[in-house]
Amino acid sequence: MLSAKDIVVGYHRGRPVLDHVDLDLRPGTTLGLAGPSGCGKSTVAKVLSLLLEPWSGQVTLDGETVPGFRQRAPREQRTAVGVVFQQPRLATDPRWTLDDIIRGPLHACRRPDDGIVDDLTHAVGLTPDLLRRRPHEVSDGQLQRACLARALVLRPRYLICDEMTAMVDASTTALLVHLVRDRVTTDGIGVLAISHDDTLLDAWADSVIHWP
Ligand SMILES: Nc1ncnc2c1ncn2[C@@H]1O[C@H](COP(=O)(O)OP(=O)(O)OP(=O)(O)O)[C@@H](O)[C@H]1O
Repeated sequence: MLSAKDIVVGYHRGRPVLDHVDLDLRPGTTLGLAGPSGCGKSTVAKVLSLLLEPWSGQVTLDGETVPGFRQRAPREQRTAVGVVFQQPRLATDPRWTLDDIIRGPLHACRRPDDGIVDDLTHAVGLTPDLLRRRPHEVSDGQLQRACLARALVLRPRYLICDEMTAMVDASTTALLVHLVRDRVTTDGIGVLAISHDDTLLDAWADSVIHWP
């Protein structure tokens, strides 16, 4: 289980965005998180993906307390949590091809490609022609497909989807959500699906919590 326990964190001293927040993400389930703009959904996403260090409280990953965040998190813990953000153009290097983007985590961790890149590019519907292009040569939806493949390439045990489908059309939304749901049922990953779209979350998640 990926858990946030009694988390307090914000961006300005004395003004916490999350004030004693608890959240549990169980393997093999999809938890939806809904709430108005600014209530702290992306902030909890950053804490759970080990990118933002809380002022107080703990994150535990399968029973182990996370001892540090960002580069201070142990690699084994960092790679156990994948994340997909809302805006793929802010989350990718414009100089890299889509193929480089998807393989990036494998290179960073010096892990071999055992066929997972082919599996994922097929699953997200990216053709060899698209894989050779750079971000400015593809649509937001095509780039977000690459970002989801990148998030899954290290076979994380948990996946945080922070407004993953906010910038893509209905058919890409259906494809991305279907793929993530498939990983929940076949691989047993735990997913946090953050969205302001209640209809989407009702269809996607096993349960939904509403903030505040
Ligand atoms: N890097 C930052 N620096 C300063 N303040 C920030 C930063 N990121 C977020 N905030 C503030 O923290 C609060 C919570 O933001 P957060 O992005 O977590 O909300 P959200 O629920 O995800 O909103 P949205 O649905 O609009 O994405 C907001 O008031 C926001 O302005």
